Amino acid sequence: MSASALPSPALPETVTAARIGIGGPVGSGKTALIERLIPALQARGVDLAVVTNDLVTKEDAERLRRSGLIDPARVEAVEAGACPHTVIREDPTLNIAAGDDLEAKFPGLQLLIFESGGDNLASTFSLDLVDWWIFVIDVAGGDDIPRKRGPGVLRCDLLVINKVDLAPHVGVDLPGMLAEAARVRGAKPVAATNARSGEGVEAVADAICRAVLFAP
Ligand SMILES: Nc1nc2c(ncn2[C@@H]2O[C@H](COP(=O)(O)OP(=O)(O)OP(=O)(O)O)[C@@H](O)[C@H]2O)c(=O)[nH]1
Repeated sequence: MSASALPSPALPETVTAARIGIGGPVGSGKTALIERLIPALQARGVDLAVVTNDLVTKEDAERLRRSGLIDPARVEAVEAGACPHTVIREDPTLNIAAGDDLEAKFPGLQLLIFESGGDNLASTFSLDLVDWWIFVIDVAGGDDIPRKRGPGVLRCDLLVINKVDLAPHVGVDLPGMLAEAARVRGAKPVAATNARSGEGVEAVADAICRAVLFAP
């Protein structure tokens, strides 16, 4: 039989959701950013769910479930029990299973966000788990953070520098920090946000939609 006579393969019944990671050091504002991204993405018509990773609690998941921003059933928690990077990089089985569970519960899901619990500048996501990932640092950590060239800062698809409102209070030269981040990352993008006010969050939502949902 010639190749053209072969029956065409059946299309899958469901298209799987895009999976993105949001990682970064403790307290940099990952959950606060997600709290801002949820309504920004929902306003763009994105059907989404979230998996959180904490060391030994489900605190971030509980916070999102209580937020009123998202159906609590759309938030699942993974308790890492060790440095969170172990379950987002070395063995992401628990996270993959949590994502699969949400996809089974919510047919039509377009986007799964995996928040990594706080970790150091070396944390990265396995590409078996996510298609694209954000690393969140904040100005209060100091303007030398990009210069330290941590793998998270260098390898993420989008670097977010959060808490820009605090720059004048902690003696950080924000334009200098952004320039340094752009320099160490080469062509890869950098965004500046204030997750408390929402400043800069629309640009992050746009970047997610362009990168993994193929929005124009
Ligand atoms: N001023 C200011 N505070 C912020 C901003 N983003 C987050 N915060 C505050 O920073 C603290 C930590 O924010 P979280 O969102 O809990 O940080 P996280 O990265 O999720 O923390 P872990 O999950 O513990 O790693 C909270 O008190 C937030 O209110 C910001 O842009 N500006």
